[in-house]
Amino acid sequence: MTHSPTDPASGKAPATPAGAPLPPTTPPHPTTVAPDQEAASRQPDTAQNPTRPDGTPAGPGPQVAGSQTAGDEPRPGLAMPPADGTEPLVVVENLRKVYRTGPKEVVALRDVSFTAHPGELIAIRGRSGSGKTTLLNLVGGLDRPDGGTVTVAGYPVTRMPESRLLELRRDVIGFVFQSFGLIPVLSAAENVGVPMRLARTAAAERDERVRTLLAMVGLEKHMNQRPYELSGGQQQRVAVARALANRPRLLVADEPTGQLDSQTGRQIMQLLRAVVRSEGVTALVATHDPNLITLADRVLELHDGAFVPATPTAPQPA
Ligand SMILES: Nc1ncnc2c1ncn2[C@@H]1O[C@H](COP(=O)(O)OP(=O)(O)OP(=O)(O)O)[C@@H](O)[C@H]1O
Repeated sequence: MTHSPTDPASGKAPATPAGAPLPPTTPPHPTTVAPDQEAASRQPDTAQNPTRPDGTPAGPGPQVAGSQTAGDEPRPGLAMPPADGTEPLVVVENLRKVYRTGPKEVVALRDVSFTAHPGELIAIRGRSGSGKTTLLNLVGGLDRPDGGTVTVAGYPVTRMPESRLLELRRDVIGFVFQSFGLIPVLSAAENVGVPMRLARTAAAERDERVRTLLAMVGLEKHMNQRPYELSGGQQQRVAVARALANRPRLLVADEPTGQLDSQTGRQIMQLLRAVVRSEGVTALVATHDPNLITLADRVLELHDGAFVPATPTAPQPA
């Protein structure tokens, strides 16, 4: 079962995954959330570290203590840093989530840890109910854990106040969901432009980026069509373009092919593979789809809320 992500501030599902209806609460992009450079000493809402001119953090995030220390026992999902010394973009440490409904408790995640490096496409696989959506919601700052930490591009996601999380979800993380989440009354181009409007990107730059993104996903001829005039695969392409609008560092995709036939699903997975390369983002994709599993750089397998060694997947016919 896939659950809609909830906004911790309201407890309700956002109207669109990209945070489209959220009013900007802070100065416009690129005055963006500051990276956490002093995780150990800083108070949650006082980070004011330098950003690049384009608003992205000036340096890689800090290595969270204990995430990759020498002598750690190898754990499923905990990657060794690449030889070039690149810092991980995502650091997840001992993440724990318990859902409580009256007296009933469901432990959805049990001390999950992993890292993801820039440019990596990671598939998160597991049976229904294994915790994939929960994990992505916590990494994307859509929900709060009961324990553990998440750092994305140096931002301490699990310690940031909601106002900063809104900015993080707008500027640093792009979301793609199974149900596309497009705004029905807007054209494809307008949907892709929504995150840039929220970031107050200048109109000319916005229009240019919309055109570039729609061309990248093969929909330049459909830019004026509304979602209901597009196929499911085309709608998901628009959603991918929208997720990339503000040049995120991380793409979070929850079952992006769940509503598509296998051939269309494969095309979407190939698109995701291509955009991870061309845009240089890191992608975390929850999926049951063997098409993506074979395209991923790495597979993390969840079982009852914990990582287990990934089972091999047979290559899919083209
Ligand atoms: N809001 C919630 N309240 C109570 N239990 C929940 C809630 N969300 C998820 N769960 C439970 O937590 C566990 C993990 O759910 P989750 O949706 O993360 O799994 P999943 O792997 O994404 O499943 P699927 O592949 O079906 O989407 C399941 O047992 C689920 O029933």
